[in-house]
Amino acid sequence: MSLRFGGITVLDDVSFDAPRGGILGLVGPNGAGKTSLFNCISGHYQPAAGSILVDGTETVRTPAWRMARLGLARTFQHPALRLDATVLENVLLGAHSWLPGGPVAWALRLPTTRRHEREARARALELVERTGLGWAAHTRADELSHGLHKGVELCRALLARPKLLLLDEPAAGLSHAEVEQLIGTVRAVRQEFDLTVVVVEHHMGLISALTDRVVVLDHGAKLMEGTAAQAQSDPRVVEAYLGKEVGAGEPA
Ligand SMILES: Nc1ncnc2c1ncn2[C@@H]1O[C@H](COP(=O)(O)OP(=O)(O)OP(=O)(O)O)[C@@H](O)[C@H]1O
Repeated sequence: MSLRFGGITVLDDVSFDAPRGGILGLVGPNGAGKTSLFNCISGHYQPAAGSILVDGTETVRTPAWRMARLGLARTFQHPALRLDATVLENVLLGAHSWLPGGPVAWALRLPTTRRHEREARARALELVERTGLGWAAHTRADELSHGLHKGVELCRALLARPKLLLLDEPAAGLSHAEVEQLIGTVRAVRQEFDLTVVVVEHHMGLISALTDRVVVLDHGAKLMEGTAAQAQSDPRVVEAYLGKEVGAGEPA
């Protein structure tokens, strides 16, 4: 799959497979094209060429809202929450891909609509409880830390009942303890909801702890694929990182 903006090639014939039920890491220096790749999978960007299959279905040119109905959910590098809404209200936004009815049914608050809303609310509360956010369910998002925003976003993505979950830098800005908790949560929900997970992350501790395999991107091309340990000792990967400014993008 390739992606171009104007004359610039952002992704150059990148190809990989995320095995069902596995956790795949997507790593690479800043600007390598990781988020752009996520945007292609989630329907936010249109690749210039190539194919993306989700559960056997070709999804290139499928808009983002339809991707949600096909079982894809994602989190973003910078959580996009309604800051004036509570944690629970933010998480409930994730139910829109599967709540039946439309604006008219919701406005009329028909009995079936109310039943589905109650079900969504119960599931949302369950998710915030099991990710350690139960105490903040009715707190406004703007009263919470960045780390907690990330947790809210994860709950929102899980409420969409995904089969494929894309996590874009879930550990960015988290404390050590929060990263440890995140690792435990992702492992548990992957198992419980039978998810396939693809995670973009610079935090190599998280990548090593969670992933079965990693794909390394550099300058929009696939540099290598293997285990996290193989990636960290691969001279091409070391060189790709060392060629950049030393910082968060450097492998640990
Ligand atoms: N909408 C866009 N228009 C033009 N160029 C874009 C667009 N989106 C991404 N790019 C370019 O694509 C390249 C890859 O960016 P991308 O954000 O995908 O990298 P990344 O690997 O996710 O980096 P980081 O680790 O810093 O988040 C960059 O050069 C970026 O400027």
